Amino acid sequence: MLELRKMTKMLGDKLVLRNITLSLEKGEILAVIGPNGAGKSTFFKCTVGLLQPTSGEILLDGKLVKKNSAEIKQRIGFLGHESFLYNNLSPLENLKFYGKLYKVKDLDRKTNELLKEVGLYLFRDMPIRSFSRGMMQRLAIARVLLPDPDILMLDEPHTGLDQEAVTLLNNIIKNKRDSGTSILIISHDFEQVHALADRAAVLKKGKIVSTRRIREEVSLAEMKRWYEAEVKSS
Ligand SMILES: Nc1ncnc2c1ncn2[C@@H]1O[C@H](COP(=O)(O)OP(=O)(O)OP(=O)(O)O)[C@@H](O)[C@H]1O
Repeated sequence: MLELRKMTKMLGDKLVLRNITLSLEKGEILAVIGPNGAGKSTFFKCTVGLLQPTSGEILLDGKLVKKNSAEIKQRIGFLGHESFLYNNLSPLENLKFYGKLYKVKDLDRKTNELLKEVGLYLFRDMPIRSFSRGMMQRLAIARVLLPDPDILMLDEPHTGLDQEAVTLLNNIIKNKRDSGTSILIISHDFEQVHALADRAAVLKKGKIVSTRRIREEVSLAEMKRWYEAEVKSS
């Protein structure tokens, strides 16, 4: 569904991404894991269109994605380190603002449903400036889900979430996957990667050095051993 071919990115005089070729299938959860400085955030930004790759191609359903393509922006919902939320607005107002921007149909019903799903319905009319980090993250997740993207890209989505919210997010992610959404997660959190991913890819020094099927067949300890071996090998 989403295919990256030989994607490279130079930042300053540093080659941060080296020839990344990777595909995300329909209804698959793919996790990209790697040590600090491996290039994960840069990879994420290039794939969602926040940064322009220096070279390489991105294909959506076999079609080449052009620079600043509206299609990729519509079809990919991404959750990065910035929440893109307005502090002086309430959860309801934030979602309505984005809903109008994305031309979401049946917006009232959808916003209420999503606020219930992420556990913020009782707080729907409070300005979010007093919200905790976890509450902000819950709302950021609702914002990403609002236009029903068929590809979700999540950069460290579990950051700041308490155990209840982690379970809630994981259930949302699995339900989306089961209904055909393709999901790419960047994470340091092995437990969550193990709980969620169908496949994991190790990014090291800007290169994908290994990919492996994870779901069910592989234990958490085995996954960690594989990762450590890949990261240590030169
Ligand atoms: N604007 C920039 N100019 C030059 N080098 C940069 C720039 N931004 C990032 N880098 C370098 O690119 C490399 C990859 O950075 P990136 O933030 O993508 O890694 P990461 O895997 O997300 O790291 P972390 O796990 O610590 O968040 C790092 O070596 C970093 O120093």
